[in-house]
Amino acid sequence: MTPPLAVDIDGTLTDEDRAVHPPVLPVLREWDAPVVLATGKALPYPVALCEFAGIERTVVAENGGVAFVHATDDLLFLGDREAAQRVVDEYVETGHELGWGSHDLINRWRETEVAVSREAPLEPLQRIAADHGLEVVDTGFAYHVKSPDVSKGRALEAVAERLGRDPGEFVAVGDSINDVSTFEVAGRSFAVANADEPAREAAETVLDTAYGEGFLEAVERVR
Ligand SMILES: O=C(O)COP(=O)(O)O
Ligand SMILES: [Mg+2]
Repeated sequence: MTPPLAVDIDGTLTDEDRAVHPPVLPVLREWDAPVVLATGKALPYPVALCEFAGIERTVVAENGGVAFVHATDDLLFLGDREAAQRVVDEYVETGHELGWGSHDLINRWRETEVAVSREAPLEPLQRIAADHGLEVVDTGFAYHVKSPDVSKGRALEAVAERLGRDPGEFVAVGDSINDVSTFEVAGRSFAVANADEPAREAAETVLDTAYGEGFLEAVERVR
């Protein structure tokens, strides 16, 4: 039987230049079991990707802070932005910038965490986050200020329950530290070849191929 998928977006369904790897689209569309896109990005991004890929909008966004389940029409909030906002306000007050320019489209639709550019200094952000009981996760694409209780894996458990599935039925594919929690709850886990060290260590299998081609390799292995 075809297993349900929990798939990261950036670095896993994309190419090196961050554009979606076109051959993944028909694979997602024709997959004969639930597909959950699980990303660090704000909710509109995976929702739009589902729309344009022609699949059900079942997604985990903001590293598990928000989730939507198409089949049950459930919108879940598993994190809360206020604490993360206090951290970045203090970061800005002490002279730093989030680094997204004058129109911050990265955080505009973010509801439970705040993202900071990787060009901004990390150490003061980590220090302020720790003072507020939060953490900073470096996905390789951005620094995410979030609650340590929020994760893609925990959100996947909530989504799986609503889909009437066990999280252990899922096959997870990802590329970075924010996918480790997904790997821990899924039954099988694959890190694409471009994955960072924490993802490689947590995954059951490290794939031979990178980026979107790595995702295609993973689905070939479980089909
Ligand atoms: O937004 C990020 O920093 C990473 O996004 P991803 O979880 O889809 O890889
Ligand atoms: Mg990723």
